[in-house]
Amino acid sequence: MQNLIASSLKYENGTLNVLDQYLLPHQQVWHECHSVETMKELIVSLKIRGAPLIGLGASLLVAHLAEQGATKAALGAAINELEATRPTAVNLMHCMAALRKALKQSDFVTNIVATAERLFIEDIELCERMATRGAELINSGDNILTHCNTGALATAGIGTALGVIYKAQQQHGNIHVWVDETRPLLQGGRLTAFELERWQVPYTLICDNMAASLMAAGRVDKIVVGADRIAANGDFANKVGTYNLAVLAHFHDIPFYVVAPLTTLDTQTTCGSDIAIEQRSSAEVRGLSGSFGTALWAPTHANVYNPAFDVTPAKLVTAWVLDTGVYDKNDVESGALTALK
Ligand SMILES: CSC[C@H]1O[C@H](OP(=O)(O)O)[C@H](O)[C@@H]1O
Repeated sequence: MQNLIASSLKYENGTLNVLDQYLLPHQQVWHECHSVETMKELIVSLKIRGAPLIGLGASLLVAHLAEQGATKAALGAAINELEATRPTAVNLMHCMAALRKALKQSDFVTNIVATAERLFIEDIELCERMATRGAELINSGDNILTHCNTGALATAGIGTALGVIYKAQQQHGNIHVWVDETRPLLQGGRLTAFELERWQVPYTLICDNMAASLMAAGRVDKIVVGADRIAANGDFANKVGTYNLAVLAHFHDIPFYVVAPLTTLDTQTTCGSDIAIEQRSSAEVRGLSGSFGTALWAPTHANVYNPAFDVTPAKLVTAWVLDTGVYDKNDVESGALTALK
């Protein structure tokens, strides 16, 4: 397999490495990964995260195992186990389905490697196309609010929603970003802030509960978020807290854009209520530990509700920005969106 390098995932000279996103921004630790068990742990613990990146990391591992001589049965089992690690993001299922198809070929090793390479390289190109299309929606001087992390750390390219922001900043030079810290795992405060500093994009970090008053004060011009799965009717799942923003945006008449590759559109899922929402551990809400130290704030045995995602109905979305184009509610209702698949 050829060398493939992204911000938080790299395959170089036969070695697969994953940047530990749980330890960012204060520690940059790469984990070597050559087994299904290791990749499963990296995915479940969100050391590797982001809908597109999870699928790419799993794909590179399967291709590596194939080149190492794993049997068809072992590769099939690896695909199944990796696919089951996180149920909401459809990109993982898309990648594993492509590998299953390659596995059926007689020269399955060659096909699996070629598929993993194609998926990785395609993602870089998809990010560029989404960013270019989405940046056309951004005006000079816009204050954009974003949630979670949807940048280069979560993809093989420049990102989905954050890629739009990068491209808009390149074009206008005077974009400002409100960054939702994104409880409980702080993907915004830790990862998006880290990325925007690297790209020298002006930003202000806020707690998630501060977005409403900013909108009421007229200080948010647009909201741009990513997606983990878009249903056939345009409803979509994204990091928990996204629905809050969509409702607030609707109330305050603020444009609300979702940015994702076409592969995130799952026409087999009829509507948002059919999307499986990953439930995560209570410990994440009770307190955190990592490179940022340990802070346990809730009672040890507090009951916790910790869905990783929530669902935003299509009626609250201004436009869906895909690598294939920008689509509005009319496109969704007319079937133009699902006709793309
Ligand atoms: C381009 S990443 C899309 C999506 O993935 C993130 O979830 P997680 O951090 O749990 O992997 C978040 O929902 C992003 O919007």
